[in-house]
Amino acid sequence: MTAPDVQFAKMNGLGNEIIVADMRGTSARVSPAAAVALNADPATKFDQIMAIHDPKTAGTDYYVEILNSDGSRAQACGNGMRCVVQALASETGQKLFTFETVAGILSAQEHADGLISVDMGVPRFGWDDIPLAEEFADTRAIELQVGPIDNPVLHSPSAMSMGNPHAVFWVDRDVWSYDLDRFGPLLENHPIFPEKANISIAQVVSRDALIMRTWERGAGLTRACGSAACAAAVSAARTGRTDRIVRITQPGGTLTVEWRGNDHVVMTGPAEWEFSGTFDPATGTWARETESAA
Ligand SMILES: N[C@H](CCC[C@H](N)C(=O)O)C(=O)O
Repeated sequence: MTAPDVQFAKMNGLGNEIIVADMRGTSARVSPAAAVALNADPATKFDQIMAIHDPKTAGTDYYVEILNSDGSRAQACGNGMRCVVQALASETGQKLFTFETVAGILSAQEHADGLISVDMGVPRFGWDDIPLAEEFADTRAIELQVGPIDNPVLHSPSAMSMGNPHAVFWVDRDVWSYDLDRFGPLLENHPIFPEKANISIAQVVSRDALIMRTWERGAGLTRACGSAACAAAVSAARTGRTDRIVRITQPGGTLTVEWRGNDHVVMTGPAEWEFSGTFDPATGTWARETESAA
């Protein structure tokens, strides 16, 4: 017997293309094959699927699984979490949520102005937590570069984890002047990153603002990346480039990230609903929900 079709909402978080899949009440999981098939259709092309499952742990509202568009599973997705909060808040009226993911417990809130804050947890800096393939005593700047040895285009990125691995390269020129589409996949798959990595380039413009672009692990160039925004803000503060509340401007728009005194990283920004439908979580076959009769 095939799994019944499930509801989904096509949404975005600052242009980061998200599918929120309602897997509550079923033991089925969204398969990597379904993710690849949905991404192959221009109408449902996405960066991440956020699959909402029944809770696994007392005290949590839901368990959330994250799949990239290549079918790989991810441990964190900030923009996707904001979309999950907006979808659930509009359905239930609930405004405060506690989620469990493979990386841990996250809390989130939809504010009266519609913006959503997600506590993305604590950053990890240890080389083996990120993880990196070899020991680095100081992950604020690791030995990795792009371009000629004597005149690298990019070098000495800050490495860390927000549950998922990130490398942030610091630049002093317009972030659009770098061929991120060319060297992103090389760095994503570099042997220094045994679990691959999300690759960002960031230009600090003041003590409380930076501009960045990201090549995402398992998804490629995206218009925004929430966990990368958290990684860039924490890394900028950690290297003395900014204070601990930073406005992050990405191609899709601006997020605010605060690295709090309790070490938690809180990201605040919008989410947007586009359309709804149903899909088969095993195959990715889908149908748009007909607009409800007026
Ligand atoms: N590509 C990421 C997951 C999604 C991150 C991004 N979309 C976000 O908003 O955090 C990874 O494999 O770690």
